[in-house]
Amino acid sequence: MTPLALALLSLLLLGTIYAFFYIFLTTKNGRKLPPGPRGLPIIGNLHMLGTLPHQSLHHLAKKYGHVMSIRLGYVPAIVVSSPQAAELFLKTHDVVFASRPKIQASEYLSYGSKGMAFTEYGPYWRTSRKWCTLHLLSASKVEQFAPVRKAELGSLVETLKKAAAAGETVDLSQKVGEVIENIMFKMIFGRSNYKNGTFGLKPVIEETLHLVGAFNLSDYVPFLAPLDLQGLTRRLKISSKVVDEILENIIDEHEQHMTNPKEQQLHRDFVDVMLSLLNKPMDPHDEEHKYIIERTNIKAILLDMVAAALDTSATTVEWTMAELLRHPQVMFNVQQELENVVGRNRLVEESDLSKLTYLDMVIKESMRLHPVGPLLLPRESIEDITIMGYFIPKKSRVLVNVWSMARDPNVWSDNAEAFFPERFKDSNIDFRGKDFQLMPFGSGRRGCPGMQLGLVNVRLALAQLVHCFEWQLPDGMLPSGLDMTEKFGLSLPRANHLLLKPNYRLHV
Ligand code: HEM
Repeated sequence: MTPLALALLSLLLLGTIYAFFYIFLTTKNGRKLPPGPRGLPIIGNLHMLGTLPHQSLHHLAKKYGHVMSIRLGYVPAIVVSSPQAAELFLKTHDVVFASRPKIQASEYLSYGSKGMAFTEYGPYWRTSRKWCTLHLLSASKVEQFAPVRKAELGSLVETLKKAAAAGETVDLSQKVGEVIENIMFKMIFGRSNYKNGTFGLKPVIEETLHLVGAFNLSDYVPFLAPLDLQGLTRRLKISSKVVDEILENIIDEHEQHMTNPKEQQLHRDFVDVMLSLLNKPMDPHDEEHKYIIERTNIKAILLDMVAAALDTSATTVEWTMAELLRHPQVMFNVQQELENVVGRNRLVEESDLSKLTYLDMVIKESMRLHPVGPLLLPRESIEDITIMGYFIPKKSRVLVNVWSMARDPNVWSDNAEAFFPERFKDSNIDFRGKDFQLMPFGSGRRGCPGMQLGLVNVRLALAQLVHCFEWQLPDGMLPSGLDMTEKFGLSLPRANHLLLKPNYRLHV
């Protein structure tokens, strides 16, 4: 056979496979799948995602609709891009979509999905979530750590004051990242000074988040997994080993120093709280004890907490500051509110936060346009279901594009893309998961359990930064010149750090 004939035959073969997959994609057993773009053989639509998948999916949804079918390698996926559809997936049929897909990253980093965030729907997830919500993330636990937030933010203000006096430009992204890290490490591990070599969890966490957020070919085209074409498996193995060593050291240290648990009742960090469960005498009727009984469970849950807490709050503060810099009138309004509620003779206290209603509108608007999880965390359907006349097969991946919904003029009117906090004036729209047009914390059973904690971190940090300082862009840069490029991962931070000049404005 000539080379030309061979090439033609291969093309024919590929075309047949492609046609087969296309028919397979658009109908299944005669049932209609949601519309979507044609994919390529084997990789499906993976090549269409680009470096900012939420944006690519936003553009595709304009053409194919707010319930769109794509194929990520061999995995069928549904992209939901309207509040009406989101309500059907996350509320009406919440249980069907309450699972998470098994991905390679969580297998390595969550000790075979023994954490909470990436664990499949079932009794283990239910129990660990209930336990964490009650013992680690409850309102009273968040409240107990108010002195830590006050001390850490107080020390940030002092550092920034010095920079202001010296006329320096500061890397605000880095400073905010550090302060949230210190607050959360104290809450989770009991201390923040694990830095400088002995601890070093932050860089590993950054790598972890990147690996979890990456579209890993091995998850979608399993037969390519052994080739590790993107090098992600190798990095996952290294990361999980480093993380494990660090967590083992921390737990050992806590075990050695655990005194009478009653003495520490008030300020027990997460490790202590979890170890006390491990050390409880076995009770066969105790559900929690039945499931969370091993050190690996504790390590996996701790890692979930660290990964979920650090970038989320810091990224929200960073984006909000950037928007305030780009909108001087909004910055002025926030400062006026702080002037009225707090004055200039003292620092903001946590008890002031409930009176800062304009600041709340600003945060809502910032989380609307810059959701930390633009596609939430991926869900997976646990059974076949028909929604809006479309067949959604079991084990479909569901991506809810909240980033796209924020830019939909049908939802937010013609100024959808503008930063305009006043849109929430006299409006009942809340962002806690009940209103499907605005859900930066997700919704339903898998919605964020750390919302209260995340919000208090964000509110207090922002109030402190805006109350204490005037902020200027360096080198005469104009507000409109501020770069707002995003970087996609598990969270959606700014691509470039925010560099600003502070000027202290209080009388204390
Ligand atoms: C501004 C701060 C935060 C934002 C914007 C945020 C956002 C989110 C989002 C979008 C999800 C996925 C929800 C879904 O699939 O419907 C999520 C899940 C989760 N978040 Fe948060 N989060 C924040 C802070 C925190 C904090 C401080 C913690 C804990 C220390 C936390 C722990 C978790 C956990 C454990 C899950 C997984 C829940 C599950 O799968 O059952 N989050 N978060």
